[in-house]
Amino acid sequence: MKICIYGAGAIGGWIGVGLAQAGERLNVVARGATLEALQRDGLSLMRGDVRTRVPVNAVADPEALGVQDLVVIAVKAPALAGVAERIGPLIGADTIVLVAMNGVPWWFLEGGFGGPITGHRLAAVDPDGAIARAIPSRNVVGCVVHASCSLDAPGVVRHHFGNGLIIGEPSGEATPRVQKLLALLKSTGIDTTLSPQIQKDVWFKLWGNMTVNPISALTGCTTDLIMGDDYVRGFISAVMLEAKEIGRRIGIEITQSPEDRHEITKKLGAFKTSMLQDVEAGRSVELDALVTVVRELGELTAVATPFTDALLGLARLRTRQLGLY
Ligand SMILES: NC(=O)C1=CN([C@@H]2O[C@H](COP(=O)(O)OP(=O)(O)OC[C@H]3O[C@@H](n4cnc5c(N)ncnc54)[C@H](OP(=O)(O)O)[C@@H]3O)[C@@H](O)[C@H]2O)C=CC1
Ligand SMILES: CC(C)(CO)C(=O)C(=O)O
Repeated sequence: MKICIYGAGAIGGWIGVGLAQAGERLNVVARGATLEALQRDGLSLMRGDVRTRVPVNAVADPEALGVQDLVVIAVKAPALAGVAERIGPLIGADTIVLVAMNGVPWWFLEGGFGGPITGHRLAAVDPDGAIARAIPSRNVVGCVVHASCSLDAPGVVRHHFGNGLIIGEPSGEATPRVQKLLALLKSTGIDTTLSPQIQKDVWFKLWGNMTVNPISALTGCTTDLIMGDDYVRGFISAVMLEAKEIGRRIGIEITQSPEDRHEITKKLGAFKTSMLQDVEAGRSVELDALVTVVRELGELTAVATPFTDALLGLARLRTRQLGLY
């Protein structure tokens, strides 16, 4: 199979090493220090002190690779528009594009999903439709990542905890191609499951991180402190109830209460969310994919979102001030 990782950071690197270990030859599109490191040393995954190193064919220009069978996109959301500008040569009629990213994706309302707003383009994540044009939804397989990884250095990924992927067609169908992809990912040792409606899994993950992530960016606090403050937890619950209602109107029933979900977040302990890590590292934040888009979905489904708006307003002020949004 021709496989390409576009975005060989923490998650792309973790999946990539798994694929290479399963016997696949790996292409990577990278840039700067990551490209140099991959060309020099290959791609490494650290588990404790154990290093697994695999060779990769790393290039700067997708033209050098041509059409792939599978492209894994694993960039932070603000980088996606840049990827869309250059990904064209990798995508043919039968290419699967596995989107391993957090937040609501541009293809969320595709495949007949979304009830009254099915097919709607989400301006918060794809303002002018350029991403959807570059990466047609017929090529997309959705993905939710349940794992925590980081980078020790360019090309050197560290796995912390979690080993799960949920994948699914936007249409929810168990097509032959998604079953083949499921088998491939399972062969890497990653616990991969096939979802009958991947948008529901996307939304459920978002239900947890659309609040704690921006609040951590605003306050600089770890998840234990955020969850430990009664007023902040109450505010988080109010935002979550808005998202729960939006979900209900587009076909996603969440049976949990916010308090049920807080119990899961509390288990993270003193965890720095990915958005807090981004802020501390001076990287652009995934605010639009996690929060702005929920506000947009609220407008589209006629759900008032005063708490989400407050969260978005405060978080964008802070991150704009820092030059990260
Ligand atoms: N890390 C985690 O534990 C988890 C992450 N996620 C989600 O997964 C997604 C990926 O996150 P993560 O792996 O942590 O991010 P990273 O920042 O570690 O990796 C992103 C990689 O993409 C590369 N990249 C960005 N733009 C381009 C481009 N135009 N061309 C080539 N390479 C590019 C970056 O390279 P460069 O350094 O050159 O910018 C970087 O190597 C995010 O949506 C995140 O929220 C989900 C669950 C857990
Ligand atoms: C906080 C956490 C782990 C779950 O809500 C998360 O999704 C993130 O850090 O991006």
